[in-house]
This record gives sequence, C-alpha cells and structure tokens, in this order.
Amino acid sequence: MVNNKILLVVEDDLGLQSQLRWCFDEFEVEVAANRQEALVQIRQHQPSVVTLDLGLPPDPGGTREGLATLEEIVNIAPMTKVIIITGNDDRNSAVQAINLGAYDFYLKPVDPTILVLVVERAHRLWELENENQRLQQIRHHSPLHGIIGNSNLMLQAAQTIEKVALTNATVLILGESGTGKELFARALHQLSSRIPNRLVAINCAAIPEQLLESELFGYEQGAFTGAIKQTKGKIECAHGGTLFLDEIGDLPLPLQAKLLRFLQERVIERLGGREEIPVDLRVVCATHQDLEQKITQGLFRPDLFYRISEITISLPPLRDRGNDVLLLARTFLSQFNREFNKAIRGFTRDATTAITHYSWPGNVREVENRIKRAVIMAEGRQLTSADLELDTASVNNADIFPQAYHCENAVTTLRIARETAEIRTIRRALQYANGKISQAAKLLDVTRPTLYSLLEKYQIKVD
Ligand SMILES: Nc1ncnc2c1ncn2[C@@H]1O[C@H](COP(=O)(O)OP(=O)(O)OP(=O)(O)O)[C@@H](O)[C@H]1O
Repeated sequence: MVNNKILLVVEDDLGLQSQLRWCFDEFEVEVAANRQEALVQIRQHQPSVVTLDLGLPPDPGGTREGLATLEEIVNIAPMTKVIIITGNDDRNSAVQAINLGAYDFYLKPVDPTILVLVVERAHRLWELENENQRLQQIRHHSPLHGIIGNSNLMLQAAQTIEKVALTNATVLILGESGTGKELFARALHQLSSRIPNRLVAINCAAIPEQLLESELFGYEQGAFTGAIKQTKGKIECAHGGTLFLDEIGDLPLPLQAKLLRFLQERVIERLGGREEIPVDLRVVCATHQDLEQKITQGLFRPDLFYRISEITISLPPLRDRGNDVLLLARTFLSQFNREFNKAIRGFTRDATTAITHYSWPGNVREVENRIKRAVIMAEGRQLTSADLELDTASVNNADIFPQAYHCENAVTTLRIARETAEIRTIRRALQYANGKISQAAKLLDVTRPTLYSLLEKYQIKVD
C-alpha cells in the first residue's frame, strides 16, 4: 500500500542530508544524492514532496545539474511538489526554478522548524489536488461505480440503470459477450434498496437442462436419486435480493414455462414438494442472443419475453464506444501495475494506434485480458502493440474499415480511413518493388526518409 506522506530529500551534502532525514517526523523520508538516484526514488516511491538542492554533482558549485533534475522530476511526476533549496546569493536560479515548475524555494541556511512548515503546506496542497483529480475522474470516467466509460451510449445506459434501480421492474440487459452485462446487473443491485440482501447469479447456458431445474427451484429430500437432503434453489436463495439469470436465451422451453409461472405468481415449489413458497426478489436477465428471432423460431416464449423485458438496456459493443477503449486500457494498465507490482508508464504511439484501430470482438473482457497479459510479460517501460499482440497484421486482419463507419467521433473516423488506406498502399508498392525501398518510394512519390518513417509508424516489416 502506498504511504501518502512520502518526502524525498535530494541533497549531496551528507551531513545536511541526515539532518533533514530526522526532522520530518510525520513523513517517510527517502534520500538521494544525485540526479540518477533522485529519479529512481521518484519512480519507486512517488513522493508527494521533494526538497531539491540545486547544487548537485557533477556541478556542486552551480545550478545546472539541479535545474536539469528539476525538469525531469516535473516531467515524470507533475503532481509532486518540488521545493528548491538554494544559497542566499542565488535568488535568480530560484526564480528560474519556479518558472520550470518548482512549487516553492527556500534559501539556506536551513531552519528545520520553518522548512517542516513549508513541506507540510506543500503536502497538504498535493493531497487536495489529488483528491480533486480523483473526484473529477470518477465524475468523468465512471458513470456508475466500477464502470468505466465516457461515451454517450454508455452514459445513457448508466442513466437508465440509475432510474430503474429503485423500482421493482424486471430488467433485460442485451449486448455482445464481454460488454459488461453482469457488471451492469451488479451495479443495478447495488443502487437498489435490495442491497442488504444478495445478488444470486446463475448462467443458464452453463448448466445441463436436468440440473438447471433443481438449481433454480431446489428440491425436497428423496425427490430424485441422490437428493439426500432438502436443498434450496437459487431463486429461494435470492429472497429479498436480486436474481441474475445470465444467458436467458439458452433456458430450455419447459423451464421457460416454470420461470414464467414464478414471475406471474411469485411463488415456487421445490422439486418433489407440494408447498408453495413465496419469494420476493427482483429479476435481471441478460443475453447476447436475439430473443425476438428466437421467438420466431419457436425457441423462446413470447409471454416470457414480455415479462422479462419490462425495461431493456442495450450495451453497445466496444467498437461503437469511441474513445472508451483508451480509457479502459489506461484504467486496466494502472490496475494491473498495482496488482503485479509493475511500473509500466503508458502506451507507445503504435500501441495507442493499434488499440483505437482494432475491432475488439471480445469487447471489454478482451481489453482486460490483453492488458493483463502484456503487463505480466512486457519488459519495456511502455506497452507496445507487440506486447498487446496487436501488431499491424492483426489490426489489419480485424479489418478496421467497418469501425471507421461506426465510430462516434467523425474526426477519428477520417483518420482511421486515411491510415488504413496508407497501410494498404504502402504494402502494395512494396510488393511491386519486390521490397526495394527506393523503388517503392518512387512509386509512392515520397522520399526514402518519408517512407522509412511511415514503415516505422505502421510497423510494416520489409522482407
Ligand atoms: N465498462 C466497464 N468498465 C470496467 N470494466 C468492465 C466494463 N465492462 C466490462 N468490464 C469488465 O469486463 C469483464 C467482462 O464483463 P461482464 O462479465 O460483465 O460481461 P458480459 O457481457 O456479462 O459477458 P458474457 O456475455 O460473456 O457473460 C469483467 O471483468 C468486467 O468487470
């Protein structure tokens, strides 16, 4: 767990370094004697405040090294408050440091009591800014707790959930696999007044028909061979709470009739039992299937369909959610960095391009899995498209053109279309030119350096 009160003292005078180390009781104090050590400590401990002596080796008598260190700190940890410590005769450098992004300066000689106050104030500001940023992120990126998304379609879905949560209406959530149907069902339960009780989930596609009935409705002792004791079903277990029926489209027809009866009368009978047991619960169903088509095929009861779809929420596939994919990718990256104790700092440009171009057939689950695998395996400081196994070839295979038409953001759409056309044209020219760069460049009417930079940009390999 990250300690919030971490101070980094960057000071090459070892006497002063140890004096400073002991005067900040409230802080966990880390020390560094030069630029390199300072940057390692910043990455490792993410301090809220840094005190930085401008006279660092190899320029202990000047300020060049101190100012260069400041620039790097501001670059990699922009929220960190850097307090410059400098000689009384060097006000100009102090002002220059403020221009470069230092939070404050302090003129030597050091009076520990005053410096503690300055550091405390800087830490308090850091805390407020952090909290503010956190709240803004929640407001901007999380329409509901734990649900990441900023696109209009997701905000609409979240608003519907908020509106229906306090009612008892039966909700049907539709969407491709991995779009977050179960996550939304859980959010609905959490916003409802049924939160003191459980959400009980059952996947109708994962359990064989003979077992599904007893799983749902329970059984009395001796109801069938192996029924050695009375057992409650999922419906009874959800009493007072929410029953989540996932893959409802796979519920066999005989069980559809039994479920319909329960939804109409709100009582169940266990298998082998005669007693009618009243159960009070809210039902949420989900499916990736087209239920209306199943109705026309005679595979789904229309009366059950109308019962379960008092409110229908359609979750769009990820390829229709504009920039949500990048938001999700970044969120999963920080989550898995924390989980696996890694410090990968974002995505390379080619990774960002690949993430926006790929069509994500497995939706959010696929983003989560790819980033998890990449964080575990990656060796560099940023994730590349190869780490994500989304190199140019797989992005092309996913055929990025259809996405161009579905994107919410028209500017992105044009960019995707242009880049797709560029990739294809370059590949064709290389084929014609048998992989000879200068000939391909001539065909494309660009210079060789331009073609090289395009090959690098799109990660096109020349055989
Ligand atoms: N908007 C989102 N923000 C954050 N995480 C999400 C989001 N949508 C889905 N997830 C995560 O993606 C994974 C798949 O989501 P979920 O199981 O809810 O999808 P599903 O539509 O129910 O899938 P299936 O139809 O295959 O059961 C889960 O780990 C979930 O937490």
